[in-house]
Amino acid sequence: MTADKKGIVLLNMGGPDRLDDVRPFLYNLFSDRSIIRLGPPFLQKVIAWYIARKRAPKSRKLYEKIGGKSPLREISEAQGAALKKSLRQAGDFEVTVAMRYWPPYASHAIEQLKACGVQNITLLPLYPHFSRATTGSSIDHFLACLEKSKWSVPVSCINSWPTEEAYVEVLAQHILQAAKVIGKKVQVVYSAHSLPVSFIKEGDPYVDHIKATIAAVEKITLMRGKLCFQSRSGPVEWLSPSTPEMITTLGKQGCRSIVMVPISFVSDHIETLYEIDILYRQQAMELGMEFVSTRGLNTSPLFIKALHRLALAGGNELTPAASRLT
Ligand SMILES: C=CC1=C(C)c2cc3[nH]c(cc4nc(cc5[nH]c(cc1n2)c(C)c5CCC(=O)O)C(CCC(=O)O)=C4C)c(C)c3C=C
Ligand SMILES: [Fe+2]
Ligand SMILES: [Fe+2]
Repeated sequence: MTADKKGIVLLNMGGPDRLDDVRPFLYNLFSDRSIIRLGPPFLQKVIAWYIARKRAPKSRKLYEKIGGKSPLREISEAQGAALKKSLRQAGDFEVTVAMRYWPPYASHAIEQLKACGVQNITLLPLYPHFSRATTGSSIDHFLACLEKSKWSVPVSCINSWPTEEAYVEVLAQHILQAAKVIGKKVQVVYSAHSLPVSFIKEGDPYVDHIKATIAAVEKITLMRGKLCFQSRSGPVEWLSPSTPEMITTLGKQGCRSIVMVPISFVSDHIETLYEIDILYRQQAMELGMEFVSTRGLNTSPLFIKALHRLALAGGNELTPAASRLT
């Protein structure tokens, strides 16, 4: 009898690998009703096509500023490789990545895991905080691809992990290191990705999960931070205050130095590399504030330890209503 071979799938959003991918990537994103509802279902793809065409030139310019592509694939695959290495002593694991809106897609991960004979699969979202827009959508997409493949294999999912010990510890370490760089009184600002308020009203636990992470981090740092929300992108009511509003308010209150923590992202990508490191830094500096941002967790050993612990703990068995689980 051979021991079980387990498959771990890291779920993430994906991003363009080159500038010409920007428009089709946006089309895939706007076609997904879990992230944005554009009119009645039968019009979603048509409206998505128009919005992608309209937004692509602006998005292209932003991707140009961060090197002409998203680093998300590279970083997620490096996280997968580091996790696989760290799991070597713990059992027989295969680790792969499945992106929601750009390759490598779930169908690729499924083929790979089937070919190496895994007997069960655990989905591990690279989103600590559950939202139907991110984890929910990725789970639904994975299950749909699995059904299409006709492979019958047990699948479980770690739906959220906002207070995972090593994750909280690495965030706290990064904040304390950044505060040390400034060396005097600093204001910690947690910048989370925004969501339409309607998501929260419909029961999305995203904000509660973010607050749970912050509370756990603050038990270590002993520094009280402020929470705000970045990257609004449509004419609906979004979570507030926005990150630019928060920076303006802090400036008016005489705050002189900010440590900005990208709290809902574990990897560097356009929203940390452009919005935080270029746009918000410039805004804070124009208001006379010192500005330090914490690094993406990427492949830092303590973050890989968090993924390792999550992979070993396993998840809940998935049902078709998976995206409503938290
Ligand atoms: C349509 C509205 C959007 C919602 C809601 C949303 C939520 C959300 N997104 C992330 C993380 C990522 N978003 C990324 C790209 C991206 N997201 C949107 C729109 C929504 N996101 C757009 C239009 C784009 C494309 C970039 C742009 O044109 O601005 C990415 C990938 C970034 C990359 O480097 O390629 C990530 C990751 C979270 C965590 C979240 C809500 C919880
Ligand atoms: Fe997004
Ligand atoms: Fe965004």
